[in-house]
Amino acid sequence: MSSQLELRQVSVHYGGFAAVSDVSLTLERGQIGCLLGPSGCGKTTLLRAIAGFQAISSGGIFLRGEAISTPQRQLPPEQRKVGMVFQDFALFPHLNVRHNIGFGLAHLSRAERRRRVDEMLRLVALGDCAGAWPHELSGGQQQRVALARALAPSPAILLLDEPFSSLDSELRTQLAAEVRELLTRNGVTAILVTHDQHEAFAMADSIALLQHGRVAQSDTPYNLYHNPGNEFVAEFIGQGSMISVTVNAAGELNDGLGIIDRGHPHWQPGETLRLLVRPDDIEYEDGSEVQLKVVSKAFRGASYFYELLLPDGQHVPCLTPSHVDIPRGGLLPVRFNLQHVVVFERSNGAGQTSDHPAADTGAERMYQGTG
Ligand SMILES: Nc1ncnc2c1ncn2[C@@H]1O[C@H](COP(=O)(O)OP(=O)(O)OP(=O)(O)O)[C@@H](O)[C@H]1O
Repeated sequence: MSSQLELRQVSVHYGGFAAVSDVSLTLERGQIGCLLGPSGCGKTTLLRAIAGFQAISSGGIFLRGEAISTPQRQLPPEQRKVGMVFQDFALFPHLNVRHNIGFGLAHLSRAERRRRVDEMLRLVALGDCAGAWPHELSGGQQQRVALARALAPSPAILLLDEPFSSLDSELRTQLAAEVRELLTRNGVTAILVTHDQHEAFAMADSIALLQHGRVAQSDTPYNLYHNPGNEFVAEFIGQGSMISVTVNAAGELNDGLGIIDRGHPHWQPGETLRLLVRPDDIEYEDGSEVQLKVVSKAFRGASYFYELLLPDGQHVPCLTPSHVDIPRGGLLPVRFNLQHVVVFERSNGAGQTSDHPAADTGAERMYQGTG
């Protein structure tokens, strides 16, 4: 059976500039996917190509097996069975909630339209607001109206373009989780575009992280965090730092504070590897002999996020409970808890894990070991 959405080696050019290159992705029915990445990486371009607002220069986009975009033929947006929720919700200010939701249902009879709108109002729990005007609603409520309006015509896929970015950050993650619940309960297939990884984690089953128009890694949120395929992914996801560590004469990785990894067969003494250190890899330990200088700190309510100085001048992150309050320039006693070291060996190409030795790929190899 066909996937609900399939992108086959899609490229999009603006004149001579390749904004999207060779992107392949599939989404099964009921799955929520996410296009994540820094500004300018091509997320919006790809979403517009799926919606039919942007021509593709090579490859193909298929919805339930039907080609909706190829370089030769582009199905118009209104014929694609695609629903869209925009950044600013784009509600019609002169229509009340009921009429906003019913806007795309002109092809139904009055009675059918009324039934469908009632169903959507129940779905997004806005039954009491049917007669309200958009300006009378909170940001979260407006967002739910936009969602109901996009879902009312039963699209084959829902496209969400930074749908929470105009809301404050607390509401954003909460709404992302609520919207996920609503979509999965109703079996809706959706793609979210965002540059906010917390939003992506709260909503998506799978995330394609884009870099310069290419997929850097397409994976579950868990794997993106724990098994990053290359340094770009490792640094973008989570708040890790990459540090350089040299393999010692015994073939071990030792950062000067202790042995991080006992070694791998292809590591050469003297070779410098790149090690990913996550904030939770370094723990506060009262009385520890290892004390690192505090470079900077940020209060996060329940925790402090510290940036610490290693003896060799490199910086590492550390998250502590917020009662551990050491001033900038002071010393924080810590313990390294590198249970799952992620190490990259400088080369070129994509990453691999230690379960799949990359000796013959010439890739930017990644190893995961225990500390
Ligand atoms: N109409 C256009 N003409 C020429 N270049 C464009 C056009 N639209 C986008 N670009 C370029 O294509 C690249 C990808 O843009 P796109 O808007 O898809 O990125 P994005 O990941 O959505 O960024 P953001 O998060 O800032 O919205 C950028 O370098 C951008 O400058």
